[in-house]
Amino acid sequence: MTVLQANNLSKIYGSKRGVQYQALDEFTFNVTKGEFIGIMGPSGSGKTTLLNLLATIDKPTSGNITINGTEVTGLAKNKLAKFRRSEMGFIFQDYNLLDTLTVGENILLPLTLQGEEVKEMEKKLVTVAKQLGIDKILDKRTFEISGGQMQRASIARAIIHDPTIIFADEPTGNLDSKSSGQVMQSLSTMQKERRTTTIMVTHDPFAASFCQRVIFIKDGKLFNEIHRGDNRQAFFQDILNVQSLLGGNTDDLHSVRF
Ligand SMILES: Nc1ncnc2c1ncn2[C@@H]1O[C@H](COP(=O)(O)OP(=O)(O)OP(=O)(O)O)[C@@H](O)[C@H]1O
Repeated sequence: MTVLQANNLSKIYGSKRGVQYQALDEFTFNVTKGEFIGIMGPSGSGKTTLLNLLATIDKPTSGNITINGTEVTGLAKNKLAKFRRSEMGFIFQDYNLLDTLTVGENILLPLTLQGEEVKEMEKKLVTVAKQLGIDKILDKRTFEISGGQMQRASIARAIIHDPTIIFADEPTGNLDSKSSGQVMQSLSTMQKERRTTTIMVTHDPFAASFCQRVIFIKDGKLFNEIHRGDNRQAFFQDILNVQSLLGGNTDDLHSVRF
C-alpha cells in the first residue's frame, strides 16, 4: 500500500525578479507502508528541501504530494496543521525536547494536543517507553539524560500517536557512534514492531545502512536508489560505493564503524 506519493516536485527559491535557485527538479517517488527510507546526497543537493516539502513545512513551486489518500499540497493552513499533528511524527537532529517538561511529559505532547484520555495516554507511554528502553527515565528532565536517551525520547514522541509517517532529519547528527547505533537500532525496531513508515535524511552511511532503501539526490534530481538485502554490512558498502560515485562529502567516510 502506497502511503506517500510525490509527483514532479520542483522547488525554486527566490523571487521572480531576484536571483532564483532551483533546489529540486521534477522529483517523483513513492513510499510503501512500513518502509524505512534514507535520503542521502552531497551538501546542497536538496535533501532538506525535499524533506521540508514532504513534511508540508514548505510548499513546492510545482508538483503535488499525497499522503494516506489526502493531497496535502492542496490543503488550507488550518487543515494542514491538523493533518500534520495526527498523521506525522518528527525527529530532529537537536531533539527539540522542552526542558521545562519531564521526559514522559515530552513524549506525551502529541496525545495531550489531541485531547486523549489520561488513562489511555499512560498506557501508550509505558508501551512505547519500554519498546525504546527509556521507561526508567520518564520522570527525569532533559538535562539529566544523555544525547542518545534524548533522541530515543524524541522517537517515542514522534511515534506515540501512531502517525502515518515519520520524518527524521539527521537523527544521529549530534551523537557518538555508540549512541548512534542504539538510536538507529531503536528506529529499526519501531519500524518492524509497529510497521512505522519512516523517511530519514542523513549524511551518515552507518545510519543509512539501517534503512531498507536509500535514495541519492544530486543537484535536485534522483541520482540513484539502492535496496538493502539481508546483510547490513554489505548495504553499508553499497552506500559508500554510491557516495564515491556521487563525489562531495568525503567527511562522511569518517563514520565507518563496524
Ligand atoms: N531558503 C532558501 N533560499 C534560497 N536558497 C536556498 C534556500 N534553502 C536552500 N537553498 C539552496 O537550495 C539548495 C538545496 O539546499 P538543501 O538545504 O535542500 O540541501 P541539503 O542537501 O539539505 O544540504 P545539506 O546537506 O548541506 O544540509 C542549496 O544550494 C541551498 O543553498
